[in-house]
Amino acid sequence: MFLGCSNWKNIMNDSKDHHSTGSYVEPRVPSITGFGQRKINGKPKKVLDYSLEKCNDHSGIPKIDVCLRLKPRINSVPTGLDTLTILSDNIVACNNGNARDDVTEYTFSSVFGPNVDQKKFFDTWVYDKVLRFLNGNNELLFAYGTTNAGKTYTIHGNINDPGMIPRTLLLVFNSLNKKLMSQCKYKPDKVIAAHILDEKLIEYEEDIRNNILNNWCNEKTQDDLKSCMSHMDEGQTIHSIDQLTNQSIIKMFDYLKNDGIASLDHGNVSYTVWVSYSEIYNESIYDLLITYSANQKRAPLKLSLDQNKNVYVKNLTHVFVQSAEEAYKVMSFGRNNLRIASNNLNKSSSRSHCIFTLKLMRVENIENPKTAVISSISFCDLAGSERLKKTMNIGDRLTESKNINTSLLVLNKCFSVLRENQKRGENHLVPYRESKLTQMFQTALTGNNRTGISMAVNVDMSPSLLEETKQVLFMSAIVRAITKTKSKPVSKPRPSFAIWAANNRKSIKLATSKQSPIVEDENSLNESKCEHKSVISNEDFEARFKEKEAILRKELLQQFHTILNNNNAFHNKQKETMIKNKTEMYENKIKRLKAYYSEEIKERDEKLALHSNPNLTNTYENNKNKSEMENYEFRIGELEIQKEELLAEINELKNVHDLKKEDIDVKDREIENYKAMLEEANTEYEQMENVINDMNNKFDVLYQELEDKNLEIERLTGSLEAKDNYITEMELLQEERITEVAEQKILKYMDEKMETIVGLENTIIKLKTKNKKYNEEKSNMAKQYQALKQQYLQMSKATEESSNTNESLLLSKLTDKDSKIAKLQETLQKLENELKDNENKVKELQATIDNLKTAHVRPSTKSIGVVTAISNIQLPLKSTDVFEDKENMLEKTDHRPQRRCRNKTPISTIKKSKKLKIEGTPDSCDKKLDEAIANIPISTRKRKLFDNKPPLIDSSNIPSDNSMNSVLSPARALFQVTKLRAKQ
Ligand SMILES: Nc1ncnc2c1ncn2[C@@H]1O[C@H](COP(=O)(O)OP(=O)(O)OP(=O)(O)O)[C@@H](O)[C@H]1O
Repeated sequence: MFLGCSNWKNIMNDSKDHHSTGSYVEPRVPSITGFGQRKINGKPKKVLDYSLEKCNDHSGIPKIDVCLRLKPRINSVPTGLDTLTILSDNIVACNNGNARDDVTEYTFSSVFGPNVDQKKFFDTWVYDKVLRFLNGNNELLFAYGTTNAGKTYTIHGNINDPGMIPRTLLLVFNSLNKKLMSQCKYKPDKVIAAHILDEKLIEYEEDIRNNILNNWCNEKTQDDLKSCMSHMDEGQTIHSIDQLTNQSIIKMFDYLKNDGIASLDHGNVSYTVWVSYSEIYNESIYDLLITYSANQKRAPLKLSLDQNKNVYVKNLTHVFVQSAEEAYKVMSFGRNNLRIASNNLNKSSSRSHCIFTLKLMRVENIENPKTAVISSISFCDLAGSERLKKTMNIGDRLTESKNINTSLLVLNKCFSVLRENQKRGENHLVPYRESKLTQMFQTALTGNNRTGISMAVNVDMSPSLLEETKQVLFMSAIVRAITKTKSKPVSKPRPSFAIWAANNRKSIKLATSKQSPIVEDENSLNESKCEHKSVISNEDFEARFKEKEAILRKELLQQFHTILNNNNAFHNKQKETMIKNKTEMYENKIKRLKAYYSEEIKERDEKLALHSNPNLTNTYENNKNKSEMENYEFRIGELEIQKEELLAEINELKNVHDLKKEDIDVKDREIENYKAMLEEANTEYEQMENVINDMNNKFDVLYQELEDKNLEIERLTGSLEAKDNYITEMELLQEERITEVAEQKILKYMDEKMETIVGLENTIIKLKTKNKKYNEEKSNMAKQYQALKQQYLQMSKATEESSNTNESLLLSKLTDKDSKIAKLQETLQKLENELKDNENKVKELQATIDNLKTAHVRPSTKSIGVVTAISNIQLPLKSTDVFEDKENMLEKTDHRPQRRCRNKTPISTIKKSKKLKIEGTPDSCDKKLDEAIANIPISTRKRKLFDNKPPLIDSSNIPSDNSMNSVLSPARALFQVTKLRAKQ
């Protein structure tokens, strides 16, 4: 892979001279102007650019690091039949099979024999590359070879004999040690970009990490593993991770722990490490760190370009790891999702190219980070090239085989063209885009982003695989021959965090997409800046995105159309002109030659005729003719030569013509291809249009439904309002009815009360009459008493005068008189008491009447509130039940929704006013009564009744003595007034 902003140094430079291999708006520009391996005008471009690479052969020119690793014979075959012989530590001889001395020698940067173990291989070939990665450079390591040659073994190894990846992980984490950040605050993105994560994103990343670390060992597949293991030969590479346990991983790293540690000059820096794992299966890229259920289709990922035209995999999951164990577990999690199958040659053969990448982000000055460096190391386990008749694949396996072979073929082609370009100083188009594999590694292969490329070529020495082995070696030789040109060191400031933060900070979108929290391209990055200002809903964003996509597609199509038409027209015109010109030219040339030679031949014939004529035999003449003849013969010889030369030239021209014709044919084919592409694009466009139309139709239907629903809501709102009005009317009506009933009951009550009052008044009159009588009786008695007293005095005087005369008679008379006086006094006392009682009764009755008058003088019988208020005055009312009924009624209706009482005093207020307690003096009672009346809601119509009420009769003007029979009594007056008002 070609990742990391460590290469900021030549990003700027490279982006300038990097020919436009295309954005998605002009996706195939190079192909349009140059199909196949067409030569591109201009200076030959540098091919691989990696200045730090050491020169690894004696020529002094750095080359791609290609090593050969030989797989040991598992089923021992006699040594004499080995296809390869190691000649030195970097040269092997391949036995071509037909004769013992027919061998081809191949040179590699190093050759590892069958006895070289994983540790030695790592220390010799991988260690330096990991160091370079730790120092901020990018590394890409391929494992290449035929199927079953040991590629997976070299990259992964097994738990007892770990390969490149576990050893690299250990070396990396051992070396970074305490400089690792505990939190994933900084995340690399695309190729050179980075994010500063906010709290939510950190949490999100932690979730992904924890999910993987909790599920890296899938128990469910243990059975599959057992069945897989039972099919495996002893010593086969373990592809499935299911036999791994936490324990075994710890044991493995424990076993490796002393293997190596790099001393780095850290300074004030901190590191975060991120891993990703993807595979290219059947020409589609898949994220291995996302699991899908058995019946779920995996979503392929797309390749995209960053602002510097570096290729990266869009939306690929990167997981933050803090230890070698964690990284290994994440990788193991991914390996569960790998496509592995068994074929005739390998029981667990990789069916895809898989790429495991470790990204290191070095942040300087962590307290106030301004700059950072991103480097990456990628391990690409290529699927093995396969001979179909040997693997005996059918069905899906056959398709996989074809795809694997095609992509490897394209890889070979790319290396070949690169080599040819270097060798001849030419600039033929490298067909990176013909397969996903080469397209993915295009940046590294073109030398952009300064990625160190290394290839471990794995070979199985079985004689049965001789042909495949020869091909692999041939290809390796080409790769190895590719040299890397030196690039000028550029000193440019590193991109600062401030800029990155501004460009890359992104608000979280967890609700919509769990898998892609990172900004995908520059446009969306810019859009993400706006997100802080205005929140765009997902739907809006999608709609806008689709709209833009449609517009872009349209533009693209039009551009394609125009370019194709122009190209077509241009080529046709060029072809016609060329053919015409060439034909004319050759025809003229042939004509001229014909004329010239016929002339020459004619002359020669004439001269020959003269020479052979005997009549003209004269010595001088003969001699002259002879010399002329010789001249002619010489001339003829010359002409013959010229003729041959001309014929050769004609032939050459014909060849050129043929070549041009071929060229034109190629162009024709190219045009045909573009036409096919255009048709494809058109079909795609039509399909998109159909999809859009479908979406539009669906939208229309939904819109219509929405309209209908709105209408329905409006209708329902209308009917709800009508019902509301109806309820209000009903409430008013009910109130009116209640009032009427109350009025009637009050009138009845008033009648009854009037009767009671009249009765009381009659009683008072009677009592007063009785009192009068008593008074009269009292005065009579007083008179009698006075008379008796007088008699008594006279009698006592007489007794003194006539002492002893009739003394006893007189004494008895006196005693009689005394008892009569005592009786009279007693009667008098009784009468006085009775009189007092009567007077008290009269007073009480008068007070009751006064109270009744005060209460009944109020014309408020129209209102329930007043009625209730009256009911609360301490009156001996037998009609209280009426009010109680009313209260109950009100309480029953109180459950009505509050909104129906809008603009009115709520019923509860009425209830409160109903419970108003009127106590105290008549005046204070009056006041309270007035307040109660004022608070009572009454309809306008009813209020008018109060407003137009007749003036109150002043009760002080009503006579209160016995003359009330002749004048209108206050109770009667009150009764009449009340009736009058009720009528009004
Ligand atoms: N150097 C080695 N030492 C011991 N065993 C090896 C070595 N190389 C390969 N093997 C064994 O050979 C078998 C096939 O190897 P491996 O699966 O790595 O092949 P491959 O090239 O990855 O195949 P494919 O392309 O089909 O996936 C495995 O069982 C592995 O253990």
